[in-house]
Amino acid sequence: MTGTTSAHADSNNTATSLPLWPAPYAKEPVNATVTVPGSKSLTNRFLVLAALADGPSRLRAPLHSRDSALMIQALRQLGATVTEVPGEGRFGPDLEITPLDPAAAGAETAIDCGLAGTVMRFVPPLAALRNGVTVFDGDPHARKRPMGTIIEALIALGVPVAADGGRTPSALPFSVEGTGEVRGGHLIIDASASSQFVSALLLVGARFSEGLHLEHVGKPVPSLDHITMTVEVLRSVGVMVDDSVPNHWRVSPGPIRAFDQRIEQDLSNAGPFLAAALATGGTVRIPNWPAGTTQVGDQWRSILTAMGAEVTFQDGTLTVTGGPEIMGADFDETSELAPTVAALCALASGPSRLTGIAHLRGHETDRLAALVAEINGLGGDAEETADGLVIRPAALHSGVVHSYADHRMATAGAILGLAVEGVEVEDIATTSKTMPEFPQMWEAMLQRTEDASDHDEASN
Ligand SMILES: O=C(O)C1=C[C@@H](OP(=O)(O)O)[C@@H](O)[C@H](O)C1
Ligand SMILES: C=C(OP(=O)(O)O)C(=O)O
Repeated sequence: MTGTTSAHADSNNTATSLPLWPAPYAKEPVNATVTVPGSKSLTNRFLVLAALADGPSRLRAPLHSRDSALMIQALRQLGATVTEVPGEGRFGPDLEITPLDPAAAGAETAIDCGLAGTVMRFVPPLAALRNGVTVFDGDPHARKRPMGTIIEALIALGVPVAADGGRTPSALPFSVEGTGEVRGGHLIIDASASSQFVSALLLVGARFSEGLHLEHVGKPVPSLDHITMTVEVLRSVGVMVDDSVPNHWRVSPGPIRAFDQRIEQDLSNAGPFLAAALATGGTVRIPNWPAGTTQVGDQWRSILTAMGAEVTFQDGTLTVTGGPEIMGADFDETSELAPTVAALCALASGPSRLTGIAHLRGHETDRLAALVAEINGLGGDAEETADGLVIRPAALHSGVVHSYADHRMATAGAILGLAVEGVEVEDIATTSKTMPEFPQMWEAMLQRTEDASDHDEASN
């Protein structure tokens, strides 16, 4: 980290100075083997389920990052016990969780959601099942993220949700008044702004006395892979879910079985490392790539192939080798992979179009606006469309990539910096949202290049 800083206005328009990280420029093709920390989406789903389970559970090789720490803290405040125990994961201890007791009366508590969508959407329905008042707030930008659907859903379920002065809120901050019991039944929501609204309600639905029949009405639900993940995770702990009718999910009431679960590595966070193979014309290997998974990051195999890489999967290792150039391509519904894809598109020799990602405007920042501003700030040619981006080839030059407190904007800047000399990424520490080890791992990936060594000492 240099002592350089960038003058910047945060989402409250307060002038701030954030450190600039000189993104390593790759003088030669990378040749590295990389293991990444556990999946954010799986870790935080299993943490919620452990808090509602019928006995103590264990998470093996979970993610340890800001988003998982915020979830753990929230569950502790609601009455669950979460204890770190030694494990075999290389990125931190395992977790043992003793569930919360909904009948126990709890004092009013204030939960910090940070900027974590999984905390701000998954925990309020859980608080509805607790006996007591829970207040929710988060980072300045968290107050701008879509929350209306989850608030309206809780109110429709008979759970009081209020903001200051007793008005009905449409965003953070707000309080949830739980009584320890929710009847459930048929609930209609509009989940077009985020799949997390569906996941949040499904995760707790089995603990509603009548279960839950959730119906979506409105524009299509985005990030459907994440709902499939929720359904599969629920089934793995004995919850019956019927998702046979599109836009309807039926969760039967019943216990959530305590579990001992190993968390897959985060395939979305594997993305920037795999992208490094294309950005430098080198090779990156990721061992322990799951043979079957519900993670959206499994799409890297087809995405990177379409961009001209050679992708092989053998003996559990995914190997990606970049070609002499990156090919532009069209991609629909890349969800949380989009910033990484966009960075590669900005380095491509042909045009690309990303569609089906309008809802990225409600992510950690307005990602469509941020990607256009930062790619064009380096001399690129990116344009926002109604539901995505068009990115055309252009010669890029040095400059600062602003990260907007968004971990995936910061890693997109790092990818650009591999191929463009003199890129500085503002606030690289924001990667701690899901991968605190990112800057060290990125530099280690390049050092291995210089050493011509491709060995990773340990695997997850
Ligand atoms: O449920 C989850 O774990 C997630 C769902 C998706 O949210 P959206 O549906 O809002 O895109 C994804 O982008 C986010 O990173 C994680
Ligand atoms: C959209 C994302 O996060 P969140 O879980 O905060 O919605 C993301 O990680 O890309």
